[in-house]
Amino acid sequence: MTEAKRPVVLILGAGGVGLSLAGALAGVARVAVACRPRHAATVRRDGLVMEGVWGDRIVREIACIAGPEEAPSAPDLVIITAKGFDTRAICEEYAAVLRGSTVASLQNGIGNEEIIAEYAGTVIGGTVTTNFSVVGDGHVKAKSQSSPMVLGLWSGPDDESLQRLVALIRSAGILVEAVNDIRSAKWSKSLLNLSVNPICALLSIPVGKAADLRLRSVIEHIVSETFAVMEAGGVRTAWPSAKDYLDYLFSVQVPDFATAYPSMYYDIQAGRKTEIDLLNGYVAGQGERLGIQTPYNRCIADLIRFREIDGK
Ligand SMILES: NC(=O)C1=CN([C@@H]2O[C@H](COP(=O)(O)OP(=O)(O)OC[C@H]3O[C@@H](n4cnc5c(N)ncnc54)[C@H](OP(=O)(O)O)[C@@H]3O)[C@@H](O)[C@H]2O)C=CC1
Ligand SMILES: CC(C)(CO)C(=O)C(=O)O
Repeated sequence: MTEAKRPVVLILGAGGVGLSLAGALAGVARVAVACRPRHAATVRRDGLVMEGVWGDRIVREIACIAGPEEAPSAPDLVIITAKGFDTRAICEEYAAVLRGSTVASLQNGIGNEEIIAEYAGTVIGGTVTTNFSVVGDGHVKAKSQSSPMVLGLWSGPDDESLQRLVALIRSAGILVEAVNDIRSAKWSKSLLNLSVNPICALLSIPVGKAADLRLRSVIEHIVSETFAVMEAGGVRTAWPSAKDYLDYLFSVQVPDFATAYPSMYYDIQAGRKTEIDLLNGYVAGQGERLGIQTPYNRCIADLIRFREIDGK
């Protein structure tokens, strides 16, 4: 494909996921990525260093932008890869670019797409079940992957945009599938994050340690409460019961990410805010609304909130 015919993709939020995606898409699209200065300076000077299951290479064809005034005026696609607590702020900042555009979210947790839909024309929800970390400025690693990226139309008139995005991601060599029920897929992915992210962040352990028998009962309660909330809210996932999901978690997902640390671990280590309000905090809030007891999710959310503010 000639340079001029390549789609223009704008990625908002350049950490582990955003930079990895930018590097992967740079071979098939013209990619601009909203970067913090530390990454932008290094990527402009040395290129982006990628390592791991999405390939080992140095990518130079990425335009790092510092704000909306430097953004492409009519991108074919916008992909949001900022943390969920930054979704509204980044949508406000780039509101003029998002208006009328197709905007995808590859973020974890529940609630991002609802916010993005207030700003964008068409919204595509997504999940990515790959472990990414920032090794250093302009340097990312994709350590392991458990299942393909999942994308589905969340809202809006442009239903062809989903097929275009899936084709683009696939052409970059990333495993991806389209689903009809993206709301269900977001909850399916959240089950993994609810189960391992806060426990690994609180105890400073990799995902594999979550299989320890002393932690299993806590995870079992988190998942059982979440299934009760999902059932009351009419949400179905690929797993008919909490037990079915727990079997999958401990036989497939935990082994796949055994030596990886989840994104919330890095947030706590860096003294940053976390996405707990979109995960266990969200389940506890829904439980309260629906009259369902969720003491384990509430307790885990409170412990993480303590570490976010007072834990350092
Ligand atoms: N890491 C992983 O393995 C996985 C993560 N996810 C999900 O993907 C999303 C992104 O995660 P991850 O990449 O780890 O997060 P990171 O924190 O590594 O990256 C997000 C980046 O966005 C930047 N950012 C926030 N607001 C702005 C803004 N207004 N302008 C420019 N940059 C901005 C942040 O900068 P700053 O920190 O300075 O604010 C940060 O560098 C999350 O929802 C996460 O849960 C999903 C699957 C796997
Ligand atoms: C899949 C997993 C656990 C990979 O790290 C993730 O989504 C995260 O870290 O937030």
